[in-house]
Amino acid sequence: MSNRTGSRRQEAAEDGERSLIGPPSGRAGESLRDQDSSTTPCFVYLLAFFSALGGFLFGYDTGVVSGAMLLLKKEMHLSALWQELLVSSTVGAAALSALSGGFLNGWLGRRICILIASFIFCGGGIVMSVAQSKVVLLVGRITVGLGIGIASMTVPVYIAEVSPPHLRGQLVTINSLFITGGQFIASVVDGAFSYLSHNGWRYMLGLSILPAVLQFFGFVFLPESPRWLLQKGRSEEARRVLGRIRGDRNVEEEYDTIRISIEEEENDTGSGGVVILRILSYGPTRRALVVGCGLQMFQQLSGINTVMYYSATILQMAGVREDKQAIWLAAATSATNFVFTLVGVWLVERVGRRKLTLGSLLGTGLSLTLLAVGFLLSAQHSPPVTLHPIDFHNSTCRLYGSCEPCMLDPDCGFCYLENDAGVFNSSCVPVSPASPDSAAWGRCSNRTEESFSPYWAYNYCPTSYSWVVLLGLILYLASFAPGMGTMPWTVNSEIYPLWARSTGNACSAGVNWIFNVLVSLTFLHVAEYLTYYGAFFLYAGLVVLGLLFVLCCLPETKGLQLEDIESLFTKRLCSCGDLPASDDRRVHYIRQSSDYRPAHYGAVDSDCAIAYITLR
Ligand SMILES: O[C@H]1[C@H](O)[C@@H](O)[C@H](O)[C@@H](O)[C@H]1O
Repeated sequence: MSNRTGSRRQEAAEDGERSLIGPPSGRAGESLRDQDSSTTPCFVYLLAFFSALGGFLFGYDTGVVSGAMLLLKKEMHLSALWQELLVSSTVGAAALSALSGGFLNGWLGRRICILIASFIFCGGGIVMSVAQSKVVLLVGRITVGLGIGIASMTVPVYIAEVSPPHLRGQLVTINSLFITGGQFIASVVDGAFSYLSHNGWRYMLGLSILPAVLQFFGFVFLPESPRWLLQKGRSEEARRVLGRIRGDRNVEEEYDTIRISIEEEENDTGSGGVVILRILSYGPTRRALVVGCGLQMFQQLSGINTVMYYSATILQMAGVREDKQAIWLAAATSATNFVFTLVGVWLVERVGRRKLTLGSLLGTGLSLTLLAVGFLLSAQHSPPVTLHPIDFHNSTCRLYGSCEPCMLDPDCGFCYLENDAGVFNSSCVPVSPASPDSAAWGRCSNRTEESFSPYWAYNYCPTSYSWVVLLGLILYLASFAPGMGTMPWTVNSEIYPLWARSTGNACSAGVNWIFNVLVSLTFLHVAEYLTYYGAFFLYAGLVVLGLLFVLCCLPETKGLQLEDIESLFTKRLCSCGDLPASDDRRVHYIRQSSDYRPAHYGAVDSDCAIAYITLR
């Protein structure tokens, strides 16, 4: 970095400090935080709302398919393979488009990418709602997957870049709130249209067009991120946008900080070459990438999507036998996820990212252990098979002596009667090749709603320990949603310097989607080999690894300006947790070559130097 640039950055920081301390005759006792909050223009909230519609569509399109599938498989006679394809193709397409979204983001800008994503969401929604064949439906599902991938990596970046530092965490976390909100609304829509057995799925899948159109027209009028504009040399436009989103307050200081930081970045890391290689060959960005991808990986390895997906079965274990009732109770599960995400929005600027993530992982690990114990108790007290009908096809089902091994075999289900004393007249029989909703033959092959007709349990066993599992499920969502559900997206939007932000977010979002597919595709196989309690103990173990990772590697980014966050990654990877949390403080860094020198404070810790002004 040249001396000139250094002194300019120093001047900007000094100005910043003066403005942070406030005029001597200023309103005594009023902190900068309060001043900031009172002058935050509504426009920033409007930007956050319209961008977070991308999160809503992400949640809606991933969530709605489970209810739509119940109707679709009957109407289109879908085989298990086709059902799997229609669910997983979206997530697979999201992984691919998130990875390539980094390039689009850097090239076309955040705004155009959000416009492209909402256009794709509209297109996908239309294709799905008019589809006459399963192939067209698959094309629609892949299309919305492409939209989800781009939205999932662009929206948090855009919100982070337009937000003032004191609100950034909260506003980016609103995107996660919209994701879980989308999943919740999807489950309500699923419930409402499940009564419409003919074509109900068209409404379920097609309703996503409405928020997509709203977002598209909103973004036609909304501005580009000022940081991206400055990076592209469109400085006048950038200054204008910054003025607009800061409510025409004096934005010179912020403008200078961003501009100087871009100049420094270009001097330090050059501006040519493949961005991912530059990220990997430059220490601070390489470490940030490891932290960002690690967080996203552990989010998915915590098993959120299996727990959500499996919630209907957990509820069936708990005694909910009716399909319709199970659909509504699954809506209650996503409502729980949504409500606790709101807790995350409330906590993120109060306790900070690091503590929130650590607390969340701890709770997630404990509740996964409780879930596993619930499944273990259910397995140990699994009802015996008491009837052994003649099996002319010699299936493996006739070999099992109790429900547990029977339900772990994907080809078999448990057929039983139940009264107050418990399960009786039970058998293990092959599942129908047409649908897992009934047996291939025998008492459970043509079930009626009559009270004496037997129950058919596929994938679960009736148990009196279901309350332990249910409690585990609720505690799991309450702990996961505020921290692990939200922070991986929030932290990734802030830890990369501008030149690496699009690519860094593309990689970490790609990792999220890849692990999403991996965990959901392997769950039933893992359960088959390790049993359900084994699978949940495994997830709990992975959460412990995640906890160690976060404890060692995740620094606190709360309250810092985006341009200052890179400095937290100058030290070796697993020392970032040593940094003091910046509760109620503002930090300024003066970069000196690749070190960071705190403004006005003579001594420099050559690595993660930090200086702050106490505001309270
Ligand atoms: O942050 C979100 C959220 O927690 C969702 O509930 C989950 O389905 C997604 O996979 C995750 O990325």
